[in-house]
Amino acid sequence: MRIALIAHDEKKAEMIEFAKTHKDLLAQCELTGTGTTGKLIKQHVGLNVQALLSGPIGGDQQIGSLVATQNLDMIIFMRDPLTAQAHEPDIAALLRVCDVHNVPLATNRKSAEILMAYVKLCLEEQNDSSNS
Ligand SMILES: O=C(CO)COP(=O)(O)O
Repeated sequence: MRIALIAHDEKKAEMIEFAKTHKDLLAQCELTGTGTTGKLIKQHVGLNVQALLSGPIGGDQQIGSLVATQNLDMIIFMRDPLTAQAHEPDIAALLRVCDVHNVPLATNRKSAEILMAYVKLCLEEQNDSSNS
């Protein structure tokens, strides 16, 4: 399972806490993320995350490109809905490309939890079929 992790500044602490909670599952996935989010998760959680560019300088667009080329299975994006972002057009483009390609996208903690339940199921199925 290839997952991108993204968090706006006001949501970074929540993302780190989320990644700690789901560390065992996330460790079985191929993780990528925007620059600062990716680095913080590596540093504070110890997960192996491929950190792309920071969001405001093109990171969201890089993630969008992975979606468009079918190289990503889902995105967990802890978005800050209360702060204006300089790169709002990039964020809108990322959300749009997920809809274009039908890629699951969680933009808040509860949706992220639901996606992790799905990840757990998929990994269990994968492990069952490789054991039989
Ligand atoms: O701005 C972001 C997403 O729009 C996140 O970028 P960083 O992870 O580099 O802070």
